Amino acid sequence: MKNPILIGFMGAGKTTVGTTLAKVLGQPFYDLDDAIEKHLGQSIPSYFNEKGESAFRQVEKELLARHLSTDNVLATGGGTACQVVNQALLRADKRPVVWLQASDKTTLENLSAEDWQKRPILADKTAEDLSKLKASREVFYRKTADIIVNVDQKTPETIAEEIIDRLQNA
Ligand SMILES: Nc1ncnc2c1ncn2[C@@H]1O[C@H](COP(=O)(O)OP(=O)(O)O)[C@@H](O)[C@H]1O
Ligand SMILES: O=C(O)C1=C[C@@H](OP(=O)(O)O)[C@@H](O)[C@H](O)C1
Ligand SMILES: [Mg+2]
Repeated sequence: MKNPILIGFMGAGKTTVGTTLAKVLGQPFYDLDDAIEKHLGQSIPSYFNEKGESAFRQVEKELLARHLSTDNVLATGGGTACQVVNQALLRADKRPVVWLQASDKTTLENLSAEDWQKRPILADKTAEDLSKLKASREVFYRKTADIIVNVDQKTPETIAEEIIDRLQNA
């Protein structure tokens, strides 16, 4: 089984589940957002504030492209798979792409006030805005994913086991 790439909306648990999954598999874990922050030497909100979203997307694309030939468990950011150029990169990778699909309710429950603040895309957004943005992005996730795993009312451990089961039986 090849190590998967996790995609999906903010708060679905890509970072959390990816960490658990890598531990269970005994494989290295790479979180694209962590790599971006290390590369920039600053937090994502601070970079967004200074340079804006399109500069962030450029760095995101470069680090994704640089990382793709490795074999880690990879967690992307919520917007990564929604950029056409990144979709092509993800589809060309040999790793299976797994969409962690969460309901609006789960997404809102998962995102604490602190989580909300760490995500500049959500600044000044209401729950209704989030729901609309999420719906508009789902078409990209569906197009990019090899498999879809629903995360509602499941622990990270259960989700990790389900991903392994699904990939082993794919
Ligand atoms: N299955 C889960 N059950 C409960 N809380 C979760 C679950 N997955 C993620 N969380 C919580 O939701 C928040 C966002 O998780 P995170 O892994 O950062 O999501 P993403 O990387 O998809 O944006 C974190 O506070 C995390 O602890
Ligand atoms: O959805 C987005 O556009 C973003 C999601 C974030 O990652 P998470 O999905 O891990 O929160 C991070 O990449 C950045 O704040 C932009
Ligand atoms: Mg994350």
